Amino acid sequence: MSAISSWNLTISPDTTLSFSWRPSLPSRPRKRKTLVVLAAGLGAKPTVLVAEKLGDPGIQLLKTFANVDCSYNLSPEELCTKISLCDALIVRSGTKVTRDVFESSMGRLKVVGRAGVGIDNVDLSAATEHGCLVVNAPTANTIAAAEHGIALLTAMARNVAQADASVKAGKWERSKYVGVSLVGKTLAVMGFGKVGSEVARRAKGLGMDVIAHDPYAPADRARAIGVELVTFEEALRTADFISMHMPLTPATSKMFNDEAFSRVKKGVRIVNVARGGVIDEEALLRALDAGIVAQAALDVFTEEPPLQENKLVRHENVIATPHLGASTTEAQEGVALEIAEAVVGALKGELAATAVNAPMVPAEVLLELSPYVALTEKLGRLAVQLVAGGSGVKFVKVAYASARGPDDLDTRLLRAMVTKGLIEPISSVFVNLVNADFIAKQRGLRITEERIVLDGSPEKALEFIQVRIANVESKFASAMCDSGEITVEGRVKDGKPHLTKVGSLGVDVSLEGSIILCRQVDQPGIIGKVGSILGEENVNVNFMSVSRIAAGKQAVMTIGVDEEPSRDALKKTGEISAVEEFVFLKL
Ligand SMILES: NC(=O)c1ccc[n+]([C@@H]2O[C@H](COP(=O)([O-])OP(=O)(O)OC[C@H]3O[C@@H](n4cnc5c(N)ncnc54)[C@H](O)[C@@H]3O)[C@@H](O)[C@H]2O)c1
Ligand SMILES: O=C(O)[C@H](O)COP(=O)(O)O
Repeated sequence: MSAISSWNLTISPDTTLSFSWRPSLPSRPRKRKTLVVLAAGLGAKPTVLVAEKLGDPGIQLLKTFANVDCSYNLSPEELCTKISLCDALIVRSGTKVTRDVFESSMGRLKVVGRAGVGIDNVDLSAATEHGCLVVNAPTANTIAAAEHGIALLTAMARNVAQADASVKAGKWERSKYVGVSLVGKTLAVMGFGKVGSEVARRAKGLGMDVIAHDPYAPADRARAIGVELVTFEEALRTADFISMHMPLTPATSKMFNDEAFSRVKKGVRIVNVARGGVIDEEALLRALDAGIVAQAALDVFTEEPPLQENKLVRHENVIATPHLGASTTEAQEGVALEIAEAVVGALKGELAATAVNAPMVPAEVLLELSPYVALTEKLGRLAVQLVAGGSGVKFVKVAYASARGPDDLDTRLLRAMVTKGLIEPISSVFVNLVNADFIAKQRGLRITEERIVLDGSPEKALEFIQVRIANVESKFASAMCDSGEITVEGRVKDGKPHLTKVGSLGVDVSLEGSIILCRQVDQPGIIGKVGSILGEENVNVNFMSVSRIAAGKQAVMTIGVDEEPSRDALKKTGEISAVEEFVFLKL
């Protein structure tokens, strides 16, 4: 798991531009600014609702950081009522996390943790729209599921469940329960992911010929364990056994339907430890009745638990378990820890490695991009505040100047932060990495990204970043560059974000506190006048730069201030006779 850590924005004594002044005021304690992508309300302990039984190690870990409310078997209404008091929710497959849940949370719910793999019980679109991160625990139950798949495969082939019931009923039916052998038979693994490949490995150990169908799996991974990747058609046509291991998605829903069963080898045997919905259960029943499918072993069902009168469950050639794939002591401890870590991390503002609805940014990339994350958000904030009232922001360009190749720079995080910067100052919407693209789209904001390819060493991720807003007027005319766009540019210096260009003018101001941009007639004494107006109000100037447009004619002064000056102070600044235009921008 990786963290966007807290950092202090300190004043840099960098003086590279035309004139740069760092006031020698006594230093004050600086506020520690934390970039919290998803963090819950700071200060108060967050509340985590655990809605289904979770292993004790996970509960203990959660308790070190949060108030933990373990409330099982909640009705949908009870869940919706409780959720508005919770920052995180942890579920397994038995709880439907619907749009109603996100709406009822009224913005408080920041993370949904799925203690397992399948997230088909969570409305991901609704989560994303509400800026709620969904994390899962994708690895800890893989082996358990694979072992259960093999258990079902062998039990089915040898009629273990039926024979057991028969013996317990006082019978001794040896000829009725003659089974089939696995060795030399072809097993088609549908979905060659974590569980599928472990099933394949184990089936090879049983002497089976294993093929797999997975449109997204790399052939070399399959080859490495002696499995051939085949088409859906070929899998159906050649398999003696078919084992399901794909996720339930719109594309896999009822993938096994009448049509598919019409193309299988007669007498095929089917195992499903993936999701009930990947099989059309009525079609399977028809195929069983017709002898097309000889047997089925099912751990998962479209509706769980299935109705008592479910004909499939009661079919004599079907064995069924109550969604036990992940249910081993070891897997449940592992899953509980995996999900508790992910949820706590997300509540702390870290980016989870197992995020389902947000880009996963590897730790090293995150570490490298952290200063640019702050920079891009601030550039977005500055750019949007430079737009004159009445001109709607629609077209935004973000240009990344780097010596790196395009594939060497993951900009999703930066784009999200620009979006956050652009939208939050002008709305009440909370933007984060999860919902940034969605919210931008919803507001008709078109953010395009460009690369400025630089010569030089690719060691540094980025040289500078530009944010440009087209088709708008600016309340600070000097912020418009020659192309007619509001333009702000920044770079990271000594690990700190700096504003280095406004419009076509080079400036240099550390991006902390807030900023006053001021264009004035270039003459002596202006800096002093502005400085004393701010000083009278006890407003601390943390950085200042002056760039001349033309000597003796015009200059632009960029002043970084720690406190927000009063209206009166801003008015007085504007009234200095040499000042032609000025604007106060909050960071
Ligand atoms: N019964 C249980 O208790 C239990 C336990 C763990 C996992 N599961 C389920 O098992 C399934 C697999 O889990 P996993 O951890 O291996 O997931 P995974 O993401 O590692 O693997 C899924 C694989 O399915 C492939 N896939 C996607 N669409 C496909 C399609 N149309 N046809 C064929 N393959 C396709 C993907 O490319 C991927 O390789 C999931 O449905 C999960 O919910 C069930
Ligand atoms: O997707 C999964 O991880 C499995 O289906 C396990 O589900 P469970 O947590 O409800 O046992």
